[in-house]
Amino acid sequence: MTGRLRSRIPHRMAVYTDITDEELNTLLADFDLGAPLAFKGIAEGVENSNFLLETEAGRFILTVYEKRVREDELPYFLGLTRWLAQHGYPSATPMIDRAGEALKRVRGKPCAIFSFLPGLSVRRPSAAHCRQAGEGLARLHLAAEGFAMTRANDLGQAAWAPMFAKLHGDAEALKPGLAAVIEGDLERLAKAWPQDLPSGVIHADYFPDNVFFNPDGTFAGTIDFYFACNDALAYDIAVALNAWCFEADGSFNITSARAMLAGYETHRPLNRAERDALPVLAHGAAMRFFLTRLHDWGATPPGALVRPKDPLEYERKLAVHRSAPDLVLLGEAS
Ligand SMILES: Nc1ncnc2c1ncn2[C@@H]1O[C@H](COP(=O)(O)OP(=O)(O)O)[C@@H](O)[C@H]1O
Ligand SMILES: N[C@@H](CCOP(=O)(O)O)C(=O)O
Repeated sequence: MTGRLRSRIPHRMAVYTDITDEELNTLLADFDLGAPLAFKGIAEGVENSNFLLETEAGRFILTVYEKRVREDELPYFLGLTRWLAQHGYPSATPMIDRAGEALKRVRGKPCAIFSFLPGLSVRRPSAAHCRQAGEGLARLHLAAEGFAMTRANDLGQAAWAPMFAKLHGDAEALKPGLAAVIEGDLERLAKAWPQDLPSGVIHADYFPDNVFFNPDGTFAGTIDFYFACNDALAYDIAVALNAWCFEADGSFNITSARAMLAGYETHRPLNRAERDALPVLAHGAAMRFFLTRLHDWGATPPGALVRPKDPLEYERKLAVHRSAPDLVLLGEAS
């Protein structure tokens, strides 16, 4: 674990795979990226192991795929990010080796080397950040047009009821009486879920930690496409409204939400049906993240390397959408 290239990896972080200098050199020998100069684990992230890699050719991110990302889906994710880069969208692009391969293996696990995307994510986004993020999301939807591969949304509306069927006990442990409330939401969502909205490639996890900004506050780019799939484009906006526009006290920031929509519509105006569907889409998007968080919360043993994300945060967002659906009928964007 010690080596010329390695910084000390701090305790409690999402780097599950250790890589020796020799393994790194073997991997890099297939690429034209020069010799490694520095290599260290990155603390953020919960799905994969990420390493900051500096070589004679510049800065890169080595991502080693852990068991949560299905290996047979990696060509879709890698193909999509290459497509986006080729169509002018700022995202991390996988490097290809001399044989034209992006998907490689290290220590028996699949991996890929990505271009380093400059910029920083923000923890407490302002309305101005939301506007920029909205622009970035519409640009993503447009840049992905024409990408030929498809992937169904395996965490879409049809998956929620079967998923929750196994989580009643966890819901009750979180908050007594919650299981019946969630069942009520699921029924309501199943009845009201829109079927014919414009669809295409969606990011499906467009959260503040996956969006980078330049120092002047403008949108810099997007990472982490491992939930990307084909679904209603407006559903992606709904995911983002939930993730970006709630305050720490649980209130919905309508100014930020309108700013996000206005940013989005500078590139891709919504049609009437998409706008009208935003309340139900936002309710459903809150359900999706509540369910995966509830699942992870129940499945994570105490003292695990990665602390699960709080399902109660999304239980509160569900309650907001349940009791005030008109909130997300955002009116005309400012
Ligand atoms: N291409 C990239 N350029 C710059 N930083 C990156 C890049 N990819 C990942 N990172 C960094 O690694 C962290 C974790 O990456 P992410 O893909 O979100 O992992 P996970 O899927 O495990 O959550 C990000 O928060 C970011 O700091
Ligand atoms: N955004 C999801 C969790 C996925 O984590 P990421 O680090 O891969 O973006 C949530 O908040 O539940």
